[in-house]
Order: sequence, then C-alpha cells, then structure tokens
Amino acid sequence: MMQIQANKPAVNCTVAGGLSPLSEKLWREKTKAEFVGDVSARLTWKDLTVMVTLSNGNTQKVLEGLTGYAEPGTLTALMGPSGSGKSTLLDALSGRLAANAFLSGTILLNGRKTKLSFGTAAYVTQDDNLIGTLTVRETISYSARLRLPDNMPWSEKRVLVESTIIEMGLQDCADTVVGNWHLRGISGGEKRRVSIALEILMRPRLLFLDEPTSGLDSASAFFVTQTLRGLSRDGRTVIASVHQPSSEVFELFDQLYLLYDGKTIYFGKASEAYEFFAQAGFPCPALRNPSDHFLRCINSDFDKVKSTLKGSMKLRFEASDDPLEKITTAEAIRSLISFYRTSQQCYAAKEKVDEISKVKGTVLDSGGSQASFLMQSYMLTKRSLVNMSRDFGYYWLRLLIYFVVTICIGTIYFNVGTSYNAILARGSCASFVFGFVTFMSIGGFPSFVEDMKVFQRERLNGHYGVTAFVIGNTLSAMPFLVMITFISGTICYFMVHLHPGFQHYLFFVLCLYASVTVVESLMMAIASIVPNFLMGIIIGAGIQGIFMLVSGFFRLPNDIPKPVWRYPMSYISFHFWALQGQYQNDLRGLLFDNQSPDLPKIPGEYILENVFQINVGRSKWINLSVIFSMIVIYRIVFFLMIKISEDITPWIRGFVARRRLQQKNATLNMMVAPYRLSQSPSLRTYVGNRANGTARR
Ligand SMILES: Nc1ncnc2c1ncn2[C@@H]1O[C@H](COP(=O)(O)OP(=O)(O)OP(=O)(O)O)[C@@H](O)[C@H]1O
Repeated sequence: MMQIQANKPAVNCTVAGGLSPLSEKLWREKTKAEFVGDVSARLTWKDLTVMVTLSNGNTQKVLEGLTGYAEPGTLTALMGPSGSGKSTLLDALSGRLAANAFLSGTILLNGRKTKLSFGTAAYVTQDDNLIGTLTVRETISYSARLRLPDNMPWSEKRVLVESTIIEMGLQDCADTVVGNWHLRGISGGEKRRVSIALEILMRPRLLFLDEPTSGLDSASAFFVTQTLRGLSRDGRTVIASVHQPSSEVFELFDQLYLLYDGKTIYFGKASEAYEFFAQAGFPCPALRNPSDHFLRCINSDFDKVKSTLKGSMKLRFEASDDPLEKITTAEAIRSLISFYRTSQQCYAAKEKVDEISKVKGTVLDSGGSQASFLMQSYMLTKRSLVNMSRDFGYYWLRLLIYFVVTICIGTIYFNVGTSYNAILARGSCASFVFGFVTFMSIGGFPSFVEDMKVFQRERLNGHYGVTAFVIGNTLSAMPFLVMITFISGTICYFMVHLHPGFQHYLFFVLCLYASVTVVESLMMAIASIVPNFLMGIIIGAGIQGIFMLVSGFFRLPNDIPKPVWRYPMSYISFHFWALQGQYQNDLRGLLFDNQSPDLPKIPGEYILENVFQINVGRSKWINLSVIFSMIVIYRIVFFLMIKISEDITPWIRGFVARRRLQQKNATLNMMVAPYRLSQSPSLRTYVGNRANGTARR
C-alpha cells in the first residue's frame, strides 16, 4: 500500500505547476483560498421525509424524518442496505427528486433555502451518461472548454485536464473511446471514474456522489475515495453514498450516515460508529470489517434464507457469540433505531443542525460554467459533430440506407417519362420520397435519447445553458442532413428524371432537406419528454403516420373530412406542404399523354387542379417556406419543452406536494381530534364535575 501511495501524483502541484499567473489566479479562485471562508457550503436537513406515489396510486414513505448536516472540509458517507434510501436522500438534498416524489422538511444551504441544481452543487449520479464515441481525454477536454473561462489559454486548460485524468487514475485509458453499442470502450469502473473526473474538474463547493466506488477494484476505490477526501480537505463539502467500503476506505470518511428503510440508524463521526454499535449491544467481532458489520446488522433482505440455514446448522449458531445469530435482524434494527434516538450522537446532530441553520451565510450562486455563451455553443456544436461523424449507427449506416433506398426508387421509377401512367407514377414517387424517406429519419431517435441523457446530466450540473444546447444540436445536425438529403435527392432526381431544370432540382432537394429536418426536430422534441427508445419511436411513428394520412395522397385534399383532419391536421402536416409543393414543382409546365393517342395531351396544370386538387395560384416556394418555418417552430417547441420541464414542472410538483401534505394533515387532525378533546383540561373538569353531579346543565 505504501508503494502505491508513493506512486500517486501530487495533483495540486501538477495543476499549479503548469499554469500562468493569470490562470493560476483563476484556478485558485476556485480552490482552497476561496473556499476556506464564508463561501463554503454548509448543508443541513431537518425532518426530511420523502413520499413517492406508486403506479397503483398508493404512496410509500421512502425517507422518514431524517436530520443531519454536512460541513465544509468533511467527507460524509451514506451507507445502508440496497433500497434503504441513499440515492433518494442524495436526490432530495440536491433538488433532483423524481416527478412522483414529494418531500417535506427543511433543507438549508448556509442557513438559506437554495436551489441546488444547475450548478450550485455537482452531482455524480449512479448512471454514467457519457458520449460513447469520444475518448476519455476528449470527454474531459470538451467539458473543460465548455466550463473554464474563455480567457484561459487552452494549453493551461489542458494542464487541468491532464491532472484530473491522473487524479482519477485514467492515464492508461485516456485515448480509449468511452464505448457504446458498437464500439468496445473502457470498463465500467473506468466510466465511473470519468464521471467523477467531469465533476471534480471544476472543484465544486458542494459535491454529491451516488456510488462513486461501485464497480471499482479495491485499490481504485481507495484512491478515488482518497481524492474525494483531498477535495474535502480544501474546504469543500462532499457527500457520497457507498456500498461495502473496505476498512481502509472506511477510515477515510469523516461522517457516517447509516440508513435502513429510510430511517436513521446512525449519524455521527465515522470513527465513533464502532463504539456506538458496541454500546447498542452489537459489538463488531475482532476480525470483521466494521462497515461489513454495520450492514450485516441491518440487512434483512436475507432473513428467510438465514432462518432456513439456522434450522440446518442449529448447533453452530447456538454455539456462536455473535448477538446477530441470537435475534432476528428486525429485532436488531428496532433496537438500533431506538438506541440512536436516545444517543448522544442524535442529540449532538440536532443541536448542530440548529446551530448551523441559524447562521445566515453567503448565498451561493450557480458555480456552473464560466465560459461565454458563444464558447458553449461552439463547443457543443463541435462535440456533437465529432460524435455524429463517429457514430456508425447515426451517420454512416443511415447514409448507406438512404443511398440504397434511393437507388431502389431510382431503378423502380427509372426515367418515368410523360406517359398517361406516369401521372400516377410521379405522384406515388413524390409520396414515397416525402412520406417514407423522411420517415426513415426516426431511426436517429436512439442517438437523440443518448444526447438528451448527457444533456440532462450536464445541464443539472450547470455545465451550459439550454439555448447553447439547442443551438449546438441544431447546427451540428445540419451538415449531415444536407449530405444525406442532397446525395439521395440528387440520385433520385436524375434517375427518375423528374422535371428538368436547376430550380426544379433545387426545390426537390431543399424540400427533402427541410422535411427530414422537420422529422429530426420533431423527434428531438419527443426525446426531451420521452426518454425511452421504444416509446419515443412509437409516438414519433404514430404522429408521422397521421401526418402522412392527411397529406393529400391517400385521400384527395377536398375529400378529407373537414373538421379535425382537413383543418387543422392537413395544415400542421409537413407531408401535406411537401407533397403539394413537389406536385407543382414536377407537373407544372409538362404535357402528358392522354389515355388514347387520338386525344389531346394533358397539361400538368390541369392535372394539378383536377386530379390532385391543388391551388395552382399558390407558389411552390410558399410551401417550402412553410416547411422551413416548421423547423423553427419545432426547435422552439424543443427549447420550451426543456424549459418547462426545468422551471414549471418543479413548481407544479411543489404545489401538488404542498396540497397533498395539507390534505394529509387535515385527515390526521380529524383522526386525532377525539383524542385531543379527551385530553382537554376543560373537558376533563367538565366530565369530573358531571361525575360529582356538580356540572352546570
Ligand atoms: N420515485 C420513486 N418511485 C417509486 N419508488 C421509489 C422512488 N424513489 C425511490 N423509490 C423506492 O425507495 C426505495 C429506496 O430507493 P433508493 O434508490 O433511494 O435506495 P438505495 O439505498 O439508493 O438503493 P441501492 O443501494 O440499491 O441503489 C426503493 O425501494 C425504491 O424502489
């Protein structure tokens, strides 16, 4: 162990050593000097209860009246069996509870109610939502450029990136891709360390980590925890949930919060927990790791297995000195909970919480990105472009499929001509191109869901703003969409031999580009509210199916039932505008053979008006403008969806939670009213007097 520790780089030296005086000053502003003072984060929570609404409509209490605190310069460990509420406590403290959860109690940062999401606190969640096509170094570099000040030279940002890579022991896999479904990348433990690296890069004042050491080998777990302890020693507040730490890792924790089923088993100094368990009647056997012992005392998940074992190994259990083998886990838990409630640790915690909450410290603003809006937009566009171009499924496979499908269209409708039958052929060709070829764009949905997951993680940690993300997302998709639509549109146009002329060709490819971009924008808006592949694809396919139906190909525009389907559905459908525009683009100005050679040729305008029921007085360019406007509208919808989910949804949830609590309190008051009445002194006197016969009637 000594040798491994000796090999560990002196991180702070590495950071300071490579920076210019300006950058070092900037950096130091975010390190110890700034945080040891009144800008540090003192977090308290009192009587914290979290209820969740289950799918069957019942409510479940996940956390029950928890009280505790976390101070600067400390590393607090949350421990407890699986399902005990560790993640929920972290979510509640960091302001990220699920939509079906509502909390009561008080959470104060520096004595004030503060919104902790969007950069005030950093949170490393259990899921590693990373961009699979980037290498470890690229992932951390992009993150640095997205957040560090613009006036800090890249060479100096790189010093910070490299030092963070070393700090997390990622130097050997720094140039390996993170990995996704088709790219074999770094291991699960390495992904975990990349997620931590991304948050510690900016040295947050308050850091939450959910299972930072899960999936790590014991040496990595030790070093990662040691880094977290190092961070806390610089005046930061670090709270991490941990599963089964080794005794060496356990010794690195300052405070321990032990939970069982949402209730406090122990909260106090980690070093005193050993003594606490001994006093409570559950001393840790000499050769057992203390944290193993604490968890063994309170894990009731395998009680049934234990009782079966006990039957078959009766003699061995009876001979054992371990108190856990003489009572059930449920009894041990009850005993520990009541022991804690009357323990000095519990009183000390309550006193400390009251003391800290009274001090109104500095209001901590968002410690998120220091990069400018332009830099954020540029970096997000660049990162997304790199990601898309490396994503075989999103980019190259789709391009190949578009190529193959348009070759098929080209050969099936090859040199379509102006025969009588070509009228229907041109109509169905346009319908297939603007119906099915645009529909194929929903294939990009899984990538959008991945993008949204990364966005949500980064956004909640204040890495950048929503506008920068929407701009980056829109711009980065452009080159690819131009490429696939122009390649496939050109192949299709020339093989089918649609209406000759440059402006006809331009209209066709622009219309295809605009339509595919509308689908992409629609699917992105869906991804912002439905973060699930299957559901998103079903919803997207359903919406497009309806749009296709009312496009005027399957049923002529005048025959579509007027309420709902013609107005407004046809007009909302981009297929309608694309198809009507392309019919005009292709047929206007052409002469078609009639059914018999003796009959006169049919002008395209006649077909447009009498067969396809199209208003020939309207310019096709208006149709194109409408589709381009739809792109803007869908992008605004996408932006609003994100903003609504960020700003309005928490407000609605808070409102609903308050209403529910009021209703619950009202019900409780009704239930305890008869008891309260019976305890009322005036009623007691009255009843007493009645018994003595002295009551006034
Ligand atoms: N939003 C929710 N809806 C329904 N149940 C929930 C919700 N959040 C938490 N729970 C339930 O609350 C309990 C505690 O969950 P939580 O994820 O906090 O436990 P944990 O201690 O972090 O578990 P693990 O160590 O396995 O990650 C679980 O039984 C879980 O199913």
